[in-house]
Amino acid sequence: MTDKIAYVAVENALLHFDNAFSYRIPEGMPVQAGCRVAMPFGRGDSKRQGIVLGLGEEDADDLKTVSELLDDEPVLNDEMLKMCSFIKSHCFCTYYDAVKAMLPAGINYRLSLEYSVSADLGDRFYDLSDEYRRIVTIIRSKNNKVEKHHLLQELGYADSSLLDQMEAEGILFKNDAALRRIGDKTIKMIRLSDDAETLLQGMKLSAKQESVIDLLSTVGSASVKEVCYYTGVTTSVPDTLVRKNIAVYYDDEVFRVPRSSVSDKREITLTEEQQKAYDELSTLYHSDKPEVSLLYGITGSGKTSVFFKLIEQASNDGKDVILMVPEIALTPQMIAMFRAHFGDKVAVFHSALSLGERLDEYKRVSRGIAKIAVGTRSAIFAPFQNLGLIIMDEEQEHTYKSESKPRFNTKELAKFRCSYHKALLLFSSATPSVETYYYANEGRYHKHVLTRRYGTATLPDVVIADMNEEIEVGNTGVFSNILLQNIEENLDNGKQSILLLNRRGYNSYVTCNSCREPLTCPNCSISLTYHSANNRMMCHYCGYSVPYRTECPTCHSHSLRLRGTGTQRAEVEIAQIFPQARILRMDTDTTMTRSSHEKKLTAFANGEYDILVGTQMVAKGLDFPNVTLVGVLNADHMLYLDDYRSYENTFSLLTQVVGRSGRGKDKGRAIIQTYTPENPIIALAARQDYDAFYNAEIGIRKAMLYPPFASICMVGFVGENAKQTEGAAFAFTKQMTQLLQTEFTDIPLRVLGPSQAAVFKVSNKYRFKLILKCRNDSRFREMLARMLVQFSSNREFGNVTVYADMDPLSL
Ligand SMILES: Nc1ncnc2c1ncn2[C@@H]1O[C@H](COP(=O)(O)OP(=O)(O)OP(=O)(O)O)[C@@H](O)[C@H]1O
Ligand SMILES: [Zn+2]
Repeated sequence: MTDKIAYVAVENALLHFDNAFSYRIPEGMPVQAGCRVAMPFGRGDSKRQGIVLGLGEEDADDLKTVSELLDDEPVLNDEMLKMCSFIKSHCFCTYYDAVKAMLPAGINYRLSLEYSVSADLGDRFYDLSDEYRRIVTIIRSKNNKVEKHHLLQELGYADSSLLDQMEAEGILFKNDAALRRIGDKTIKMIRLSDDAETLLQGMKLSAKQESVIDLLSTVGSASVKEVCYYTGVTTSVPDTLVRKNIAVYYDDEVFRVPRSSVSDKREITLTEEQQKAYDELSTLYHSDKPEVSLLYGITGSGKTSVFFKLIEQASNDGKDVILMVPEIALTPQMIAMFRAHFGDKVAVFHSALSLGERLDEYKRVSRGIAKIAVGTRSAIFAPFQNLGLIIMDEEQEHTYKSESKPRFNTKELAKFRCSYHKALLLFSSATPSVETYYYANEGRYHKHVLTRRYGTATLPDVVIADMNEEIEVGNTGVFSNILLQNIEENLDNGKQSILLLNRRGYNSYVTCNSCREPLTCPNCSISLTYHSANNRMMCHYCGYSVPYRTECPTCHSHSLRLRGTGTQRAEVEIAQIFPQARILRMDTDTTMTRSSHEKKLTAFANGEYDILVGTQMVAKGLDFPNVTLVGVLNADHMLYLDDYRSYENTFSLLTQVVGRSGRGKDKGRAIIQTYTPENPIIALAARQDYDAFYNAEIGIRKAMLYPPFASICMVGFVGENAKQTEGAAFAFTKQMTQLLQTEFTDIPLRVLGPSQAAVFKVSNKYRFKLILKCRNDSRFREMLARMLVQFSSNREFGNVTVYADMDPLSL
């Protein structure tokens, strides 16, 4: 006899047992592919959640049975299920890792749905049927809150249809309790409770608790992250205060994406050049083949206008659109424009949304109310059915690559979705990644070019300031004389300036003048940075911090000295030189609360500040017509990293930041300060000559066998014991070599390492890496997946985590 079978992937699987497991479906249970189910798993038959990958029929005599159907409708459709397998095979993760990335976090915790009795049931209770009264009584006897799974068990029900019926009749309430409990990405705020003063009388407090209470009494409220930053405590201290009712947690005001009230409803008339690009793209969009295009246009050429028109077109055709941006907080202007034109058809996805909001936006998309998804990485999973167009703005940005499990590359997923829907994929940039530009030149992608700035604007004039010459004339400060002159001129003329310094904190490092040792983090092999805002020395990797002192921990002489410059120091120094200037600093230390980016950028746009100092977050995408000066305080910082992409990243950053200048009617200038003015990358960026940069770079890539001529795969090994971790790395390499010499002799591969990772120790864990220059095809992935599965079941290295990262951000 044959039975109905569900092929199920389980939650919390390890790589070596992550398969589609067969389960019998009980008679009458309406299980569909893409639904989640609960079922017994493993030797102990503990209950697990799983997702149904597919259905079938076979003899089910020795199969276990699905115990509960968790979704009435599939949460993943056919395309998403296919994408799930795609992610598993391309990112070397489990099915559920992929499922979790695809679904909004809120949806993932439906298992702990709670039921309670409606407060205004009142006398209606006596009119209920016996069974209804029994249910109400049980729930009331348990504090009026019972988890769904327990309730069903107690009642002896197979599914929740009766409970849902009662909910529909207003007798019961269904509560996503877990939704609120999880709150991972929401910004947790803290303030003193109303009873704090009374409670604190006579209470003994630790020094750490006292410093937190001091801070809160002064500032009223702060994000927990800020509290930890300023007082140097871990989150356990605020936790304790909250437990003692001295303080309370609450969620920060919801990040509000500007609504249609913003009057940015300009009509756009494309220029001739923009129109040509648009026409070409429109033709591709209308073909019913999947296509990939690159819109390559200099900074300020109006790429946004071109793709705005395309989106308008798709929207008129009733097609769905995904517009990906590298960072949502830096694009308030663009989102305002989309809201103004498309109203509620726009859904916004980004990590600062609360879980509830994310779920709402997800539902608006899956129900077909929203047709345009704008957002960061997670927007690629917007559950559209009729996708016509995906756009990736600033396609070279690193934020499109996920750095945690699953380590997917949004570009690959965008290609997957566009080929599924026969849609157009459009990459847009003034400084495309070398790979993308190569494919566009080779004809693998289409290419559309904008060569001029919009209106009368032209590219800014760029001056390279040689900081060695400054030292020769006795200027040892952060600012060259020419930059100071230009800032002063801008202040006099009421023009705005942007200063880029790619290092946050006050200084870049602390060393001892006596023994010459730099001060490093005890948990990480990285030097500490002094922060003036909290007078502490901090680790930017693990968050460790100590109060600033002058005594060297190695030789105990009082000779610690601060060296180098970070954004905090630049802000202080510029304020000393120009006391009248209104200065805004933006880096991850100043913008920890959710809405602050947006508020600050709006204030800057409104002319409330003269100078914006910041890290790379001020370098890209911003469009302020009154900015006529850009200063790069130290261009050398990124150039000499040991990474094949450091030239590309430096060129891109410099060209982009220079491109913020002179976008309005006044001519712009930019000054790049460097100690190595002879470096060709700096000269090329000064000329904003992407093509020349590309021609030089592609030669190097070819000679060195780097992307696009090979793919890079990094196998990472992380463990608490350095020796054991190293052992695992070597054992892995040895086993892989054997596999390559026997079964996979056809694979072209170059193996580098294993060796220590660039930052060897992070949070007390040691890291090794193995670099594979490979061809990323199914054969290679089969080999690597086999290795990872084999290793995941290897007890000897049970304490070492092994993972593979395709196209890693840095080596
Ligand atoms: N056709 C148009 N009509 C009206 N304004 C336009 C048009 N094209 C561009 N602009 C304006 O020109 C400015 C620059 O355009 P936009 O920000 O789209 O450039 P971009 O190509 O995205 O530049 P970047 O790569 O530097 O971010 C904006 O203020 C934009 O509103
Ligand atoms: Zn650290």
